[in-house]
Amino acid sequence: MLHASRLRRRFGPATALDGFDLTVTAGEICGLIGHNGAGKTTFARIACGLDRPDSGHVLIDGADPARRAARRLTGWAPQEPALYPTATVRDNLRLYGGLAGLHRRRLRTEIDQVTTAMALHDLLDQPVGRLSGGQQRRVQTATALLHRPKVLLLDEPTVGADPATRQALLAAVRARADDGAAICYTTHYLPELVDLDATLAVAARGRVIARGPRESLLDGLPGTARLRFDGPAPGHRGQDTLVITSPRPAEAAAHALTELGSDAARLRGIDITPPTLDDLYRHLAAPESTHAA
Ligand SMILES: Nc1ncnc2c1ncn2[C@@H]1O[C@H](COP(=O)(O)OP(=O)(O)OP(=O)(O)O)[C@@H](O)[C@H]1O
Repeated sequence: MLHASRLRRRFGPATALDGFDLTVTAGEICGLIGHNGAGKTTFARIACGLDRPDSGHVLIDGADPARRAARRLTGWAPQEPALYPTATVRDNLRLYGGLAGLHRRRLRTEIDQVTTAMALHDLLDQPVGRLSGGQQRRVQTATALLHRPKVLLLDEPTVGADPATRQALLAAVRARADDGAAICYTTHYLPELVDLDATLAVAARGRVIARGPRESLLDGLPGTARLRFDGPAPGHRGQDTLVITSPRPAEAAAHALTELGSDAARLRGIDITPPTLDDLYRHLAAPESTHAA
């Protein structure tokens, strides 16, 4: 559905894309992750026809993204909202829907459905400029979903969202994938990708350096168990917390407790933290690491 091959893009001396390959299939949510400046936004702009690569190509359902037919198949929610601040949420949605080819009853129906799914009903008559940053991003995501595109590119859509609206947004995105959309979802927050049941593509220095199911990329990475004690942690004079790093932190914590004897009675709390995206980036940056891309 979305296929990018050997994309290169330079801006003066800066190389934004340097052989960027990515394929996202219908029904898949691909979590596109990577440090700032890795090339994620440049890729998204090219994939939705707003910029051209110096070389390489993107196909949207087999078509060049710059062509009008492909543009109607694509929905993009950029990081910086591109909305009319003095117009209401409803008028912004009408405008984007009209540009995407929706009119009259179909436009009204889609606006109604997307505002329900994204918990935007109460904001419909408010000028966009008076909304919070998180609310504006939600409106921008709604504009991308409105015409039910086959390819969705969402750039950190949940930044600034409170927990309830974050869940509504993630559910709406998941529902679009279940309807067959190919979704490229940029975030710096791994739990969202777990909630979305996304696959992963890790970008670095303008290319995708690792690609595959979450489990296969995260398997074997260390998580952390923090055991907090009443008084000093066993073996630690000044600190009350024992930190254990292990690929199976819960099992490692259970094992440590059996070894502690009477000190175990002073245990006051345990926090288990699974591997984070930073752990994954560190692992991929390690010289000995091997991974499918
Ligand atoms: N219009 C531009 N002019 C000059 N340099 C640019 C332009 N757009 C992108 N770049 C450069 O290209 C590189 C990739 O930028 P890009 O915005 O694609 O990264 P990103 O992965 O989306 O980062 P972030 O996570 O911060 O959004 C960066 O070094 C950036 O400075």
